[in-house]
Amino acid sequence: MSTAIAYQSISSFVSHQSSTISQSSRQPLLLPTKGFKINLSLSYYTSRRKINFSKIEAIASQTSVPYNTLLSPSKNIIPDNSHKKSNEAALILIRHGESLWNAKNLFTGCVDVPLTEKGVEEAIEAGKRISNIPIDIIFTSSLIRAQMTAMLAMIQHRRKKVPIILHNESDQAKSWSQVFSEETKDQSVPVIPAWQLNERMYGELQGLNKQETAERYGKQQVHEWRRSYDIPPPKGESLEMCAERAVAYFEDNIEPKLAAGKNVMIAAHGNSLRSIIMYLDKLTCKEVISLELSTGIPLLYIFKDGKFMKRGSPVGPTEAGVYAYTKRLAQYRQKLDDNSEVLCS
Ligand SMILES: O=C(O)[C@@H](CO)OP(=O)(O)O
Repeated sequence: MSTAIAYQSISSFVSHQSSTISQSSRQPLLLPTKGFKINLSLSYYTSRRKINFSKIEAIASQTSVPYNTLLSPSKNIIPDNSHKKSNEAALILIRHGESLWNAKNLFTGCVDVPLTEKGVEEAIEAGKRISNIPIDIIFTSSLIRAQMTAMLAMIQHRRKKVPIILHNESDQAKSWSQVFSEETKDQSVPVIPAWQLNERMYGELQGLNKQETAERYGKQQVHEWRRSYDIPPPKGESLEMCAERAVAYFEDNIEPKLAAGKNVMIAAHGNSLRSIIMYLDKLTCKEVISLELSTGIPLLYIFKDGKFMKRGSPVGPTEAGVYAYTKRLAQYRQKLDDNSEVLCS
């Protein structure tokens, strides 16, 4: 998928949900792939990975995204171009903090609901946990609960760079949001919203209470709708269908950044992240059923030599284990410590 196509449906910061859903449902990628069944899923992912890694370089050199022109490499105390020679990068995944509909136990899907006060606190706490880990680019869904989470988390980061949302709007709107100071650009982190990272579309369950739905249709049925791999809820997306867009977006737009040494944070949703984790960890359709993600808990992966290494969830910014993962993370943190007065002022 080209960058242009990937971005074609990105709506504005507060997106109009109805348009997000109709755009999603128009995408051919959302249609279930014939023959992509339970017993084939692993080879599907394996083959996607093979294809993908062989084309990473090509994609990386072809991909031209707005932030490359908007935000130039840093010339700061911690040079962001230090990663250029490295074949290693950090990948942080965060499910958004608690939303108002999580709190009410309602099926949310693609409905654009903001965070609760608890969700805001969870996002801040998540930010503290990853505050010593480098972040060069942020990808979020187009939904405000993920974007709020990314922003609140970034405010805690010790590097104190400013996250800037890059809207995919008209050329005029783009030109109106240009930044004219190189120094300011250097102190910014691009934030790319992508509808492909949205929560799975929950169809006719959206807005219904989960408990009441289980009482009406039976626990087993509702569990299948919520956690099975290929059974969609009524008029909604199965995890398989969600993976078709989320994993494709990850492969086409995020992996090339990691391969180029950029440290990436993704703020998204329970199911779009489950599908991406299924891909990263090569989980089978059975294994993914029991994969549950808590709100506001960051997960760290190291991308090295074309492989993803799961590093769990940093429990705190000073957790020694996190910085033992790789020499580069330890060095980054050391630089933050050395420059803390300058960076944190
Ligand atoms: O309602 C939803 O959109 C999701 C995430 O909150 O629910 P589930 O736990 O069923 O994946």
